[in-house]
Amino acid sequence: MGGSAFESDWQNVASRLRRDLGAQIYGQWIRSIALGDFCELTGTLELLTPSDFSASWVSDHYADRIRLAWSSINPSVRQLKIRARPGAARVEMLQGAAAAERPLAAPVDEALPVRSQLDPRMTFANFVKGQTNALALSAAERVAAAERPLFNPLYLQAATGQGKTHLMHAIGHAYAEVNPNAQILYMSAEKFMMEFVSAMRRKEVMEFKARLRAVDVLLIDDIQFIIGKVSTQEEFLHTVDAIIGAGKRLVVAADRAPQALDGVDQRILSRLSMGLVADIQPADLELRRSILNQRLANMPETQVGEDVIEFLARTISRNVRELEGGLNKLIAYSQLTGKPITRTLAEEQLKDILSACRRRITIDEIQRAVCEYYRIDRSEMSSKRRARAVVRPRQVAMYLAKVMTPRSYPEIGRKFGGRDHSTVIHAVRLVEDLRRMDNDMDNDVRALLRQLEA
Ligand SMILES: Nc1ncnc2c1ncn2[C@@H]1O[C@H](COP(=O)(O)OP(=O)(O)OP(=O)(O)O)[C@@H](O)[C@H]1O
Repeated sequence: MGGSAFESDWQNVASRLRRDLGAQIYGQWIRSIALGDFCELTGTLELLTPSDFSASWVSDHYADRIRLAWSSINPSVRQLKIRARPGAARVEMLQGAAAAERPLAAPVDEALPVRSQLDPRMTFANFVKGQTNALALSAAERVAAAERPLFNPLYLQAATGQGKTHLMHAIGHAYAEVNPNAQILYMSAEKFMMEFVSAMRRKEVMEFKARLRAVDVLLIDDIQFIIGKVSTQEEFLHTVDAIIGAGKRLVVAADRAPQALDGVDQRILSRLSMGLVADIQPADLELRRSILNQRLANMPETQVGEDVIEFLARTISRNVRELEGGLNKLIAYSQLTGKPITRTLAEEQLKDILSACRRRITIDEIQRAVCEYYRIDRSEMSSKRRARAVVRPRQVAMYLAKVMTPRSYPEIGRKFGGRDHSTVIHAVRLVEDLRRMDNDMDNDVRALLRQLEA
């Protein structure tokens, strides 16, 4: 069935999104979406965006909200497939609100540089400082400051979803505030390549170079993308030299250190390492908590209890994007259904993300925690001693190993001094029974589970 049957529902979904996301985000990312096909069998509706970039941006940032809006307006839509329109211009510049109506394949020299590409939410004011990102934040603030930083370029390094892009956009906003006429260009390395290739095809390489060299601050994201792309690297090297040579500011971000960019020209690596390399470590528990609190402080009408915040901060630990996505999903769900945001709701609605995040706990960690808890020596986990003071903790540890790790009975037995699998089965059953009959035992096991899951 063609997507046209859904046009009027889409109008309703879109107006709800406009209300929830605000006119600017709506204008920038949602308005240009067209409906594609609908598959009745799977309940999958295609949403077509003007470019690959907007497809991935919308998927990362707004897919949950769009899906929830659809499910309340037309429940036959159970899944979305967000992709670029067939034949979409692969050379489209990042579109800002002002640029949204521009032809997709705008010639490079015509394309808008600057501000409109910056996400208005990604400012320094919205970036929460923590131990794991303090150096990167202060380096970014230096780059944005009026006086010339002592280093150039700034190389931001972090795993996915830890705030590299946020800091780059924040630099752009802050620099523009101090220098209202400045030209600031943010682009991914992939976009750099696509535009370069398209400029070559159109024989407009000079214009491409001129546009890049005219900027005051160049922000290039996901630099690892140029690995192995020889001609793009050559052009990138010239750009880096021109920007740095002219005393303009360059910031690049990558998911790994410069030395780990195998397949990138040594000349580029030496330029990139010449400034400051600042890494962002995965957000720790305190930072995760602060980020959630900061987000909620901006939404005074949304009620989320401390226990839910603590639960999200502790369990969604892999990266900030997932953490925010989890919170947004709960808020959107609660707005659409009128249900309050409770821990039970969080457990139900975030099942997938929670199970992906659950830390892999090892038998060694379990043994260590149990020995500390019962104050016995670690060697007792493997010893043959039959005193009750060591037998019971050993059985508790075997039980925890069974419920907290994917290990089989024989594997667990081997970790406990080469015991037979039947000994482990016996221990697991015994602890299960004891938990039901003996409160103290149940409390001990609960305390250990809590401690190990933290
Ligand atoms: N310290 C922080 N304070 C507030 N928000 C943060 C912080 N760190 C990350 N975020 C938010 O987390 C989300 C993901 O961050 P961002 O897009 O900057 O990650 P990234 O490191 O660039 O990831 P990728 O490598 O996948 O592009 C964004 O919405 C960003 O605003």
